[in-house]
Amino acid sequence: MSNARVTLQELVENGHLNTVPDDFLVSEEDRVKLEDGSCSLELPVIDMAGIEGERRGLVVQQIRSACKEWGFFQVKDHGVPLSLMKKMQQELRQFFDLSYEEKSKIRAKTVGDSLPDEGYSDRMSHKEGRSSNWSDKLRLYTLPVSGRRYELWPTHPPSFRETVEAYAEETDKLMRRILELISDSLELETSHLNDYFSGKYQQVYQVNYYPSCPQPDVTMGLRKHSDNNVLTLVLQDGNPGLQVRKDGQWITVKPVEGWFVVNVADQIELLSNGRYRSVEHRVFVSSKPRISLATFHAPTNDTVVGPIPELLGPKERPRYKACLFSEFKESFYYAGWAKALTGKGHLDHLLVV
Ligand SMILES: O=C(O)CCC(=O)C(=O)O
Ligand SMILES: [Fe+2]
Repeated sequence: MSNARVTLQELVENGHLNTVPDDFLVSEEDRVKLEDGSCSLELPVIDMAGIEGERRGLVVQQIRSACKEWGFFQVKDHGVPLSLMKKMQQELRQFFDLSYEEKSKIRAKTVGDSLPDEGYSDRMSHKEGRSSNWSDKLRLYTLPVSGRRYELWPTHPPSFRETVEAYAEETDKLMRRILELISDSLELETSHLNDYFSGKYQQVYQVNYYPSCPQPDVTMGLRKHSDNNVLTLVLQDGNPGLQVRKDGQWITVKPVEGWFVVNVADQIELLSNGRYRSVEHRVFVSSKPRISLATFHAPTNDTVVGPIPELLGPKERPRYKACLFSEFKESFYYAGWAKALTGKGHLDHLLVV
């Protein structure tokens, strides 16, 4: 689309898109069907209250089964204050309600063929043969603090920066606690996974804005994919959209105020030698706009990622080759995300056959 210099939200709100343009169409088999999400299965819910005490054993068991069976779960009583979660959501709504001109002050620049990495941008293809997702995004590098580019952070509402800083700190603590539980569930030392990453993570804060859609059944907010990082924490608004693949069926994740969705991402699959799988998920759209905030907890680029030696032995050979996280990301983007999300194809070349 040559007029793709404005975001999708702007095109929709100005009445320029009454049908879904070709770039956004998904194949028949990737469309949301009525029966998807109608199944009564629900994601496991893990109550994190009291995990330093008597409940730990039970919670570790629940985490093990959630990671094995689903690769996804929801957490409640996780320690991040509800007031902060609500403030974050409210300020994000305020940001997306600003005029296009105001939001564009932090518009990300497209570099060559690549979709922009940081700042406010659309997800429309600027190149022949590539597909678009029915969403815009705001992406910021929030941790480590030294990697922040404040010039790309919204300045409206005025408290936004302070709220993101508090949110980054709280969610980082939560992810580390979840990684301790996952280490326990793999029968490793509690600190094993955090030590593996030398206690250093990159946190990426990604807001997905899914504008109202005139034909929700022919497109996708985000096509099916797995996340390339370690763990992802999703804060949803009240509108459903996220679907998780479970035994070949697509299950819709019910939004519940105060809960987070946690998903096991590719690095846990690699490190656990495939015991835990990073699971495909996707997002459908509707006539109502939706906002989600995905916080990605990722290794630093120079981390070698591959099966943890302590999990291997004469009976268990490595199923994946090790590589640098920076190389992993390159193949991830090469395999698909930037063109059209294509599920998990990017992991295939690391498989030891
Ligand atoms: O919008 C959502 O609920 C999920 C977003 C997601 O999968 C992602 O940002 O990778
Ligand atoms: Fe995702």
